[in-house]
Amino acid sequence: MALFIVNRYFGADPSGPSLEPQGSKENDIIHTLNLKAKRKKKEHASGTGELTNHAPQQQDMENHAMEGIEGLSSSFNDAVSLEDSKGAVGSAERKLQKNKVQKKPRERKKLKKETSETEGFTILGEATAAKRLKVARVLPDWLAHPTVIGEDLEADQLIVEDLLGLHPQLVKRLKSNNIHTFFPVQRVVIPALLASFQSWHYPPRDVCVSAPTGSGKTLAYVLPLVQVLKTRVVQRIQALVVLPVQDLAIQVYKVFVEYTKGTRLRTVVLVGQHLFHQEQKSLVATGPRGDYQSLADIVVTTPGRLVDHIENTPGFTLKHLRFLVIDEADRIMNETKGNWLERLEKDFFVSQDGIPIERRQMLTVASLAAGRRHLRKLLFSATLSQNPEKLEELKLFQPQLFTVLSPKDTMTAIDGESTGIEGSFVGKYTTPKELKEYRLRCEESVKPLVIKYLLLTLGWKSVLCFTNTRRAAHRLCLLLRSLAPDIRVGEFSSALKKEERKGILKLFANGDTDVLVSTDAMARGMDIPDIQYVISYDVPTFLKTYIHRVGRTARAGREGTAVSLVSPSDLMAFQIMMKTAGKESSVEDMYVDEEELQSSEEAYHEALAQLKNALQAERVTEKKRVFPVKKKARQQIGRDKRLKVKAH
Ligand SMILES: Nc1ncnc2c1ncn2[C@@H]1O[C@H](COP(=O)(O)OP(=O)(O)OP(=O)(O)O)[C@@H](O)[C@H]1O
Repeated sequence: MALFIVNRYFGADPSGPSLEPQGSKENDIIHTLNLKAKRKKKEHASGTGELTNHAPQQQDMENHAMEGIEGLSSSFNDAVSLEDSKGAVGSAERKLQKNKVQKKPRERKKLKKETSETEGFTILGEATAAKRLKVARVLPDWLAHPTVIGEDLEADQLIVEDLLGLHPQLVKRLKSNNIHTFFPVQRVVIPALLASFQSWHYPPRDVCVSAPTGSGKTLAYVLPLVQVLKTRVVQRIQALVVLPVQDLAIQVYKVFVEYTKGTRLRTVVLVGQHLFHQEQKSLVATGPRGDYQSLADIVVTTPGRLVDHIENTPGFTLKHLRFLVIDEADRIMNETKGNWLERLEKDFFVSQDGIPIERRQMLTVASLAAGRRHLRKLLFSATLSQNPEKLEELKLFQPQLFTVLSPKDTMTAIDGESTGIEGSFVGKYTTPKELKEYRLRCEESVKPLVIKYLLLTLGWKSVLCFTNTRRAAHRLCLLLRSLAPDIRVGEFSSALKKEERKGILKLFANGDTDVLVSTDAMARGMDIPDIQYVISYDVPTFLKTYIHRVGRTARAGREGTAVSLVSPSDLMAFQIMMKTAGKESSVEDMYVDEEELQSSEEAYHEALAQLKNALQAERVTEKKRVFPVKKKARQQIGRDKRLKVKAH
């Protein structure tokens, strides 16, 4: 302990003896300097000094010297300045002083390191110059030992009839939707889920699936769920599918509707598409004796809307839930709306009489006893988090991972041993192999002209163009309409109303829009099969966003092209992003004809002037709309307050 204290003291005060083993020599020097300083002061006072021009500065320095030696560094600094200015210090001293003063911080670090090393231990919290060793990444066993899914959508095709255990009715429906073979993720995950549904005596493991964008993850959970629930007797909510945004939830709802055709299963979507009370009516019916009857087997929803219904819909209960699907799981993990998962589990872990029951934390003999509940979680994403702490928040039960591997690194298990699996858990950054990626370097100011060039000169159609903000999307949309009136430009962002967004998506999907300028509201999960080009007008802030953006094209085995417009200020960030994703060599440079851009310069200036007028006109209309909007908001708040009457 004493040693520790002594070391800390010396570390903080560089004048300590441990830092300067030849302390007596230094003291001599300090003493000499003090004497010299005194002498000079005297000389100065008697008017014999040579440095009359520097008198104030010198006086100041001398005063420092006279105050005594507070610490080596400060007095040495002062002394050197003083002596340098006079040229009166002996060369040996000066050399020593220089050694002491120059590169002071670095030297101090070095000294500390030496001290620590000689003492044989490192003082906690003390900076050292030692190069830190990179700690090898180790993963928990289940992340390190995944079931591997193939990357190539066309290799080893499995025709739908050949998938063991799949109900003929579902096979028929697949075929009627023009699906004749299964993609790798479906080939692996569907049979695994179907098999696990058979084992009633053992609580089945939770499942995490990480596969590239457009690889068919939705059907990988829709088909097994429909198959296992279609024989149900009583109608209750048994499957809940949670997605981050409304449009995505509606898309998945449509897939469920398609594959539950011909069964007694009913799917309900809760996303605020309809008024709240309409959604309530579609969920629960009230019997003649006031009892509640569920009208849904499968519910597709977003976290916020789910919490609203748990709290405000009489008779809405999740206590019969068997499956919780979390699609775009990494995004949902960041979703804190109303602490949705906690709220859901509170509703799930209750007895028939509404009394909270203990939830299973670990598998024990007692936990297998009848009466305990098990909520099976199925997680899907193209960029699933590898962060075990994040995953831990979802309280997974003996999870099993299915993932595509990229042949770059070797995985290491938590015990530090190689798993024998060559490749890394790419949860993160895989893109479809049919995707071509380009980087187009240009100034920020010419980006609209570049877009015009790509659309008119190169004739690109079915283009999705991403901006980082709603404002930028709106402005770019208006600008392109003025700049190139022949191009059909659409705008998509959360600033638009639901109905408007629906119409815009429909036009785009039907090929009636050439370029859809969008925020990242479209980046995740949205499935519009014919998108051929994705342009990142603004470089995205996060790599995950980049992966999801470019994944809107090259889906389901189709070809696709993604271009990022990179301005000089974004170049570094973009390079780092590509490096992290291991895409440095696969992203090629694309060039535009500069003369062609220059020829549009005049039209560009005109378009900018028109944009200014259009925005001004919008501002005026906005102001006019302010009062009604406020009134509407007040009415809505009043309605919401009335809704907050929970009946059960
Ligand atoms: N076996 C198949 N054969 C042909 N097309 C398929 C098959 N499975 C799915 N698809 C189609 O592939 C497209 C992409 O599927 P899906 O939306 O499920 O991908 P995803 O993996 O969820 O992508 P994302 O990560 O971007 O959400 C859809 O249009 C779907 O109909």
